Amino acid sequence: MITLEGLTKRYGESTAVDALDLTISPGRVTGFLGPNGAGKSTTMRMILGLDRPTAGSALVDGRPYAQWPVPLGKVGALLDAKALHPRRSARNHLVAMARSNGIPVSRVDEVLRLVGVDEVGGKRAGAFSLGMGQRLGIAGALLGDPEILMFDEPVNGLDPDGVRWVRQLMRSLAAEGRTVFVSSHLMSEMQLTADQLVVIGRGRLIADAPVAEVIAGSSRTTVHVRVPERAGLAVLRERLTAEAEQVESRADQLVVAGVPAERVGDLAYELGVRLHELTTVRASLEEAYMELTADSVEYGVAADVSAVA
Ligand SMILES: Nc1ncnc2c1ncn2[C@@H]1O[C@H](COP(=O)(O)OP(=O)(O)OP(=O)(O)O)[C@@H](O)[C@H]1O
Repeated sequence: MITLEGLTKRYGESTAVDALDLTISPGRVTGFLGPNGAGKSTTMRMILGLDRPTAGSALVDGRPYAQWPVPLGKVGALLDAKALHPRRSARNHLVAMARSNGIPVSRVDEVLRLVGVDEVGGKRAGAFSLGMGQRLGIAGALLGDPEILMFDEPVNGLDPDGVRWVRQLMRSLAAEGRTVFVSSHLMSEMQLTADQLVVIGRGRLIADAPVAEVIAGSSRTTVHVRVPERAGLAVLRERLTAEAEQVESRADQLVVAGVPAERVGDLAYELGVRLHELTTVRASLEEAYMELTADSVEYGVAADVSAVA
């Protein structure tokens, strides 16, 4: 478990991470989302003791990471896939990591096989492609068989097969009861991989909820209801307008925002209105995320490309 209490990091005048209170629990994949510059990497670096908090604390199972006798056996992390000695072979890079943590060298070949780079283990790590480098980084994170795993943008540069492999790996690590904390900008991928989502913007917590709850909270989730009789449509529309955020008519259909399908069905029943369709059309995680972070995007771009010309 990772516990953040009032975690804050300031760089001069600017606040990168702003009083974060958060618990990241075992047995599930927690996605860590936020616009560029939101403070995700800084938070992960503070958890690993690579950056010192200005205020507050980041604890790993109740202690600062550095106080664990075998750090790689507690937390395995991939923060920057390029952070390795470019002339060292992939295997030697892992052997050096293993030795510094008292991990048997036999484990190196095991993790190289696990991530699918065993055949090129003798190659210079600096000559690895972006995707192979990511796999090697993941191998490093798995080396100490840790209870907690943190990945900063792990699918960056991976081909579709690799992306799927990372998804399955994370799901299986969480199913084994481990804590998996992963940052990503790929919403469709996070929708498939994560159980829980933590969203931050400008260093502050915006949401900490199960994926389904984040999506359900979006105003883009609507209920489509098809009514064959005109009179029935009008009656239902009037009743729904009183409690919905929005009701839109489209021929024999109403599109309702802010009222769940169960409630729409109950109202239709009470009013004696016959229905031919009652469907919830869920927002995508991307839509929900865009809505949540609309006020926190620091590095926005012109929506109209022609405005740049
Ligand atoms: N060493 C540093 N010195 C000064 N400012 C820094 C430093 N490291 C990060 N920052 C600033 O802190 C803020 C948070 O950066 P951080 O890299 O943690 O964001 P992020 O959410 O990981 O972004 P991205 O999605 O772009 O990777 C940014 O405004 C960044 O410019």
